[in-house]
Amino acid sequence: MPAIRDFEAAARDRLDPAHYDYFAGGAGDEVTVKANEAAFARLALLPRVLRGAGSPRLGVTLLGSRAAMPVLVAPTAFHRLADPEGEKATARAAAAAETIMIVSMAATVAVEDVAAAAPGATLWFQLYVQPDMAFTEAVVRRAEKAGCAALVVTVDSPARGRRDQDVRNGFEDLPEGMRCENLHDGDPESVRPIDMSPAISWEHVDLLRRMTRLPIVLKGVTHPADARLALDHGVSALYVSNHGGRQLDTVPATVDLLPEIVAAVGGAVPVLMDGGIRRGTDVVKAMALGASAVAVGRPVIWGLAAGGECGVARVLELLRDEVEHALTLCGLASPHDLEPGLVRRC
Ligand SMILES: Cc1cc2nc3c(=O)[nH]c(=O)nc-3n(C[C@H](O)[C@H](O)[C@H](O)COP(=O)(O)O)c2cc1C
Ligand SMILES: CCCCCCC(=O)C(=O)O
Repeated sequence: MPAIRDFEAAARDRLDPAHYDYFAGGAGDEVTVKANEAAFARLALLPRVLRGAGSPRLGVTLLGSRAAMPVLVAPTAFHRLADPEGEKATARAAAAAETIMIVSMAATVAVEDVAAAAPGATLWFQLYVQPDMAFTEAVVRRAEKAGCAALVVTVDSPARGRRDQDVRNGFEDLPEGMRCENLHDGDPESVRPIDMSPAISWEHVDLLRRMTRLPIVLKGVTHPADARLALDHGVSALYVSNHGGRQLDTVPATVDLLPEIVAAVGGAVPVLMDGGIRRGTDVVKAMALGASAVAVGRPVIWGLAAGGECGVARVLELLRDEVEHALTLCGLASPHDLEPGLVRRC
């Protein structure tokens, strides 16, 4: 299959329709879901010529973690709905691509088992802070012990997004035999439901900083004022995301928000982003506008549903090849050479 669109079509054919809708869908009228992709189409690339750049090198280092390409696996829940091996298959494919997988707190395989299935994989752990901080700490300790190299704290979810299609489909819970395996304190008998709480505040970020030595990445920042506050609270990186349009509908496309956040951060910490990346040219546009790297959510799920570990590996390989090709055609030796002058709004 030559493009991520083909994987989406194959995934749609294979998945239970309610599960496809859960993966594909977003909040409200899905204005933001559509905006994320449409915004990339409105950006044009203006290549340079005769630069003698040679073949591009794609590697990046983020918070001490090395990745062979600037495309990470975003945290997404419930991989066993897409493939029986679930997050284990995704982790093996990420390891083969030598990129970073951010394991969701709502994974259907325990983080310890994900790590064991993919020795050598670079894993980061995504956390929804739970109001019970003792429980939150127990989960953080599990992630540390499993070898995760950073903590990605999702802050765009003080409540769960309203997803009409899930309501129409009656999709409320995982099927029998599947559960969120990271939602216990070390005793697998004690799995809890995720508590998305509007009480979570900057104080919790401070508590987390004192709790762990892992670098903290704040995921779901969209307002420049929050980007500045995040720096005051000592986070190690920002991750611009509107949760793939699944939380607050009508938030702008992330690639349109990126320049303001990058300006607010002023180079103090790396800025990651996700939302609507489907092509290598999208990666190049986001990095030209200041992203240190990007992440992909649904494309990985489409690969997993279409072909298990091999499907994810192919999706990541496609993106890698497309980024390399786009950089070559832009006359650049590395993603580090990208700059805003290569992008025009049309
Ligand atoms: C099915 C699905 C499940 C997700 N689960 C999580 C999650 O558990 N934690 C989280 O922080 N973000 C979650 N996200 C959001 C992704 O991390 C990411 O922000 C989003 O998918 C990026 O947009 P894209 O799908 O267009 O690449 C999920 C997204 C999808 C599509
Ligand atoms: C009941 C578990 C909720 C998991 C949330 C996963 C998620 O973030 C998503 O967008 O879906």
